[in-house]
Amino acid sequence: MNVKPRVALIAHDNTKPDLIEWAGRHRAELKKFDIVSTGTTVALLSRSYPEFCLTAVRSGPLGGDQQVGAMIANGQLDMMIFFEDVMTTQPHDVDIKALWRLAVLYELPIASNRITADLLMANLDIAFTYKERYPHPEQKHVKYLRRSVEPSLE
Ligand SMILES: O=C(CO)COP(=O)(O)O
Repeated sequence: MNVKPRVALIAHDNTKPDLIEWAGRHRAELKKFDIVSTGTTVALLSRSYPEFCLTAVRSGPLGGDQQVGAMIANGQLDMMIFFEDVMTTQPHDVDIKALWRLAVLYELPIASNRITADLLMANLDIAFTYKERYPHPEQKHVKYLRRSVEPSLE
């Protein structure tokens, strides 16, 4: 885990009110986190909760989801709360899918709505042990990494 646990807080436009409401209820706890957030979400968070320790990445459609994905692959993220708008087509749908894929692959504690985010916050002792509990993908997928890729000379 990072020195301060690092959580990504992300929301699409229609779900930003949910995230702001949720973050308000967990305000005291979230002050103990390093919060990474995408461009527009981070602006709203800093306006609503100036006491939060916030790091901005780019807006989602401009690469922010991929920046958060890179943090997951680099072991720099401990948890992700991402309220996706499942009623609206997003221009960067592939980036969103890629981010979720890495979060699942790396067994990151993730929540996609308020109730599961509440459950994560109520169980941080469990949420933060995922790196000790489960093998890193490079160990889990060792067969894949050792597959033969020698070109055939035929
Ligand atoms: O699009 C997003 C996540 O996929 C969020 O980006 P913004 O926070 O910039 O709206």
